[in-house]
Amino acid sequence: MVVIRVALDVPIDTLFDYIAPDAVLQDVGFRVRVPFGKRFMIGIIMAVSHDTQISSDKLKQAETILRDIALPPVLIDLFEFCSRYYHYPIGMVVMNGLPSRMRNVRPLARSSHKLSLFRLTDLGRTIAPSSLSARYKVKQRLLTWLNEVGTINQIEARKISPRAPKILQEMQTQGWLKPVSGTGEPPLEISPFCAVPLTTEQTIAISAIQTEINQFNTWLLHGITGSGKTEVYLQVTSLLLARGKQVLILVPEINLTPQLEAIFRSRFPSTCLISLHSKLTPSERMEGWLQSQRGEASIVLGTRLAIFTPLPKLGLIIVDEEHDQSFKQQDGLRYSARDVAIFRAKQANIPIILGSATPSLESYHNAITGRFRLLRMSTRAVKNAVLPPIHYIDTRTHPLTEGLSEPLLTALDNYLNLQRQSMVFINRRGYAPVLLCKSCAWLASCPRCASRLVVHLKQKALCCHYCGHNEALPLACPQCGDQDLMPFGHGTQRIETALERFFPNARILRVDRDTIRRKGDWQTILDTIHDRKVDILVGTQLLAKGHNFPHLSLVGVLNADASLYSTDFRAEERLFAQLMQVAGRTGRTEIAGEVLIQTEFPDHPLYGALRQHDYDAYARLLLKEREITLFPPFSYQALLNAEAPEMTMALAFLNDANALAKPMNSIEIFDPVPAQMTRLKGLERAHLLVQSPSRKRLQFFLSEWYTKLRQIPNRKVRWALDVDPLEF
Ligand SMILES: Nc1ncnc2c1ncn2[C@@H]1O[C@H](COP(=O)(O)OP(=O)(O)OP(=O)(O)O)[C@@H](O)[C@H]1O
Ligand SMILES: [Zn+2]
Repeated sequence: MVVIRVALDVPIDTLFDYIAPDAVLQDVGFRVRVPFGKRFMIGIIMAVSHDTQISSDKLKQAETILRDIALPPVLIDLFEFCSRYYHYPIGMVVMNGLPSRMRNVRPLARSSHKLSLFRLTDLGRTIAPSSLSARYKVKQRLLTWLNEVGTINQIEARKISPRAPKILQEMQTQGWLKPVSGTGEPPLEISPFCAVPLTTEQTIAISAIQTEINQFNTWLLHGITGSGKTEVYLQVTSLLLARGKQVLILVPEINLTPQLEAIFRSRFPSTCLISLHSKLTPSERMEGWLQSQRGEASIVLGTRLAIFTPLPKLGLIIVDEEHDQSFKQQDGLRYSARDVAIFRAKQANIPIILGSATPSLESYHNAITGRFRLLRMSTRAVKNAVLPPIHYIDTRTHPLTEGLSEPLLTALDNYLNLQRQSMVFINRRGYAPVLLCKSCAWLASCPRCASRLVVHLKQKALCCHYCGHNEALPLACPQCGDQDLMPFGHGTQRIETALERFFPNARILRVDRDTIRRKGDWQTILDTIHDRKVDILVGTQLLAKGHNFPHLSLVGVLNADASLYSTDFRAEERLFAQLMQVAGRTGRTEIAGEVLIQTEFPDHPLYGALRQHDYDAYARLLLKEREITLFPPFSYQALLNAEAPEMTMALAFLNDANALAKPMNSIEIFDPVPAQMTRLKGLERAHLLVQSPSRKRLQFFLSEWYTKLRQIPNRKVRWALDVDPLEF
């Protein structure tokens, strides 16, 4: 009897056995349609075997094996690793790591056709888009795209207009376009063309990686902001493209993809590049996945989910802004795409580059202890560009008007007169974080979460930033009826309003999650900034990461102190990184920049190190503290999270879990405690922390414990393990 073992998207940590008389060993990795309960499901064949533990009367027969596309064995290994390491059901790991279309029972007919990539012929290049009559708008836009980007495929064309793919064919008949083959032979333009000579530091970094290009190494590229890390990525990428390899590039935020995509596209115009992120439609994602799986896509750029893309010719992984928390998924499979990327590079025996101006303490520690290879770039790439001086405005002596101090307002005014760009950074969107009744001290709070509702004045609404709860702004206090309700504290909207009052002639642009809701918003904002159509930017951390704003001269920082005395042991690390990053947005060209930070604690060591731009000194200081307190990277942690309608239930579950834990050498188990965010979406939350100086010991402990946890009777408690947690 032939039995297949199938991964299914169900929250049970096992594979499911089915009889499949026609199955052969080569079917591993194929999709299969099987009965499950009263319905049919699509799963992946993980093994083919001749025996089973299931009694024959319970064993069902698989319906059809879909031998259209197979998961390669390395991808299956990767999924198995994730299931083991993060202690998460294998079927859910596999099925959620795949494009949703593959989970669909419908056949994949439409998506499996091949994408063609087009470029201009010599004739096509002679045609100016403006020379076409206005009737040919789509054609004009296609020509403009091709002139700027070099190549286009049908998916990209469809974004320009639904008619565009057809018009591409027309242009091909006219002799303006020719198809570029995406497979096989390496692309034509792989020469690492760079308009400017490389800096010495770039050259050193590139040649270090080049000498070991065919083997696994984790390179930590620690280059200050503006040191030209992107150029290093480009040069190393070109080395691998020349060898016919695929390159995977991970970025933390979907908003960072367009900028990087444009840079890579213009450097490698005839190379097939795809970007993968959560905003794609299911069929776009499927297309990209298939192009990668067939080896046609040479460069794959994406957010964390892209780490599960099949890449048969993978030669290099790049993780840009490796310190960023967004690489860690906070629900479902709680994986760190950066850590999984390192596993994947090791598995494929290829180099991986982790790039950052402010590496995570974990990576930094690995680099100084020799586990990672450290590459440093400590000067800015652009000639005469220097890191900006950082000054502090002591808010104890400089009172604030609407959150803004006199010296900051003066500086904004000066730069406005010089026609230079400024940015005011405040990491809180909305108008005000608190709505307070002056007479009875009532505070607007979320009915479902342990959080305050944020005032959004423009929408006349109160919003919870945790669960999305939304209600109308009350006209009077719901508790005492008094009409004197006061918004307390500052968010981006309020600062924007204040700046509009102070500088009525300035062009002010607010950038936060509320202003980039629609597709295309982000690109418009970037264009506005680059075209110098804005004088003062007001924004959150969205503006702080990874962007190159050549015209930005002044950065003002508000409200930074809030994280200085947080209970989260990573708060200082994050604040330091964030401020270094935001400061790093200025002075990126010959035009000097300047940073002004409003604070009540100008003498705090964090601010001292920041003024010196001394990442190393501060990182070492923080590492010393971590060593004394035995926090990561000097220990490894796992968090058992529990959520229930009542706190007592969550704690009771955790106490049971604690009782089931077998005491083990060098495993420390802490008492269950309520989570920092004690209530979320109507559920009370608590957790229990397990810690060990050895990752191996911790994993050993977790494997045993996890099996027992699954046997605790379910009492309305939802629980999950979070290995290497970042949120508490
Ligand atoms: N060799 C070079 N000579 C002159 N300019 C360069 C060179 N290499 C890169 N640049 C320019 O330096 C600027 C900063 O480079 P890049 O954006 O790669 O910085 P980065 O290291 O990624 O910084 P961040 O961490 O802030 O994102 C860019 O405008 C880039 O074009
Ligand atoms: Zn809420």
